[in-house]
Amino acid sequence: MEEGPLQRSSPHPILSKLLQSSASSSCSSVCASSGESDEASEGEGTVSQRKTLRKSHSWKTFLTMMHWSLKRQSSFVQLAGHQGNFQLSDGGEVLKLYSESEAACLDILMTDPLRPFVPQYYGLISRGEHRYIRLEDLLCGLKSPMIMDCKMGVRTYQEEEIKNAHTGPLLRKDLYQKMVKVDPSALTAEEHAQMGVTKWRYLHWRDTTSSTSTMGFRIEGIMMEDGNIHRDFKKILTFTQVTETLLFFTRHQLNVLKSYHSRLLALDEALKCSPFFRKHEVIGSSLLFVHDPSNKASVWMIDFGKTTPLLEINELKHNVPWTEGSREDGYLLGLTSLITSLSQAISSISCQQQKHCDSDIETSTE
Ligand SMILES: O=P(O)(O)O[C@H]1[C@H](O)[C@@H](OP(=O)(O)O)[C@H](OP(=O)(O)O)[C@@H](OP(=O)(O)O)[C@H]1O
Ligand SMILES: Nc1ncnc2c1ncn2[C@@H]1O[C@H](COP(=O)(O)OP(=O)(O)O)[C@@H](O)[C@H]1O
Repeated sequence: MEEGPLQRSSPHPILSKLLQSSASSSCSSVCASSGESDEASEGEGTVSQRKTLRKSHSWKTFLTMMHWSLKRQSSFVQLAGHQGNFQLSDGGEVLKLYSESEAACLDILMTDPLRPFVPQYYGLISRGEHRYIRLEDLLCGLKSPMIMDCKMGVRTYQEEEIKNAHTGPLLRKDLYQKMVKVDPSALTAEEHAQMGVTKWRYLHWRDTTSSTSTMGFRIEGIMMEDGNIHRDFKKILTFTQVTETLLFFTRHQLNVLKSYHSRLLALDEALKCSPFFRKHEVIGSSLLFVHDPSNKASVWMIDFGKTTPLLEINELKHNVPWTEGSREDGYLLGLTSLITSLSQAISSISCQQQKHCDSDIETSTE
């Protein structure tokens, strides 16, 4: 299992090929070639016109392909989160809109045992009016990556959200509309009349209608190798459904499932000896699963925007149910559920393979 980026290429192989072919094609337009001897029989004007056309055509093709190639250097895609929060940057980085709490977490994480599980953090940068966090692009150099974002923990709201909901609550129409779109019957008559819900009400509803509350994580989205994005996992509630989704995401590939499984076991170990983890309430953070067609696979911890240090509580266990005021987040409950689901997926494939082997032996001995 790799702990660094899955695959890096600098310069991109397609780009270097293009540069080579461009160099050789400009050379052939100067050097004698069979093509040139044909042109020698035509009028000078026609020849130079053709040359110019061919040159401009090949430059157009070159630029189009280079643009395509550069775009392909990063397969960056935003599976979840706030649209417009990210910008692509040079040199295998992504820029995420600055948040003080996330930058503070990343600072600590760079010297914590969790560092191999977190994208590299390169500090801050300003672009126009905004400040950004410079992060390693986890998809840089990958061709056709498959990605899955799992939001971790038994709740995705901070405890202060409950207080906000009780004291001078802000009713949000956008969140009400998101609920109406999914299930209008989930709203009370009063909420329909107000056409608004508090953020806590919305997030709590999301958590209890998904696997978050019961399993300690939920699948936010999956991108397959063809670029198709699936986000219809929010109502998954059972281990069987999660296992089926993992089999779909990995296309039943045993080695990919095994790689993910061992990476999560390693993460579990690192979390247990991480001072950062002991001292922080981790809310709304995701595990980003990434593999590519060569079947290299890795998992990364991302999004520390709602991760906060403990002040009045000494440390968290992360593997016990949450009660208000405890600040427990259930992160380890989610990790255990994910590991169990991966084990189930691995067993089901091993079982199928064994059945195939047995039936092959039976056929050959008949
Ligand atoms: O995923 P859906 O169901 O659309 O709901 C989103 C997520 O819960 C966001 O959390 P995350 O960033 O962890 O994905 C949250 O942002 P916060 O991080 O601000 O809580 C959004 O709150 P608003 O941004 O307030 O709308 C909320 O609308
Ligand atoms: N370092 C990274 N490299 C590649 N993709 C990333 C990286 N960080 C985030 N992403 C992508 O962006 C999405 C949203 O990231 P996240 O940090 O959760 O944003 P938000 O704080 O807006 O919720 C993830 O689901 C993932 O697809």
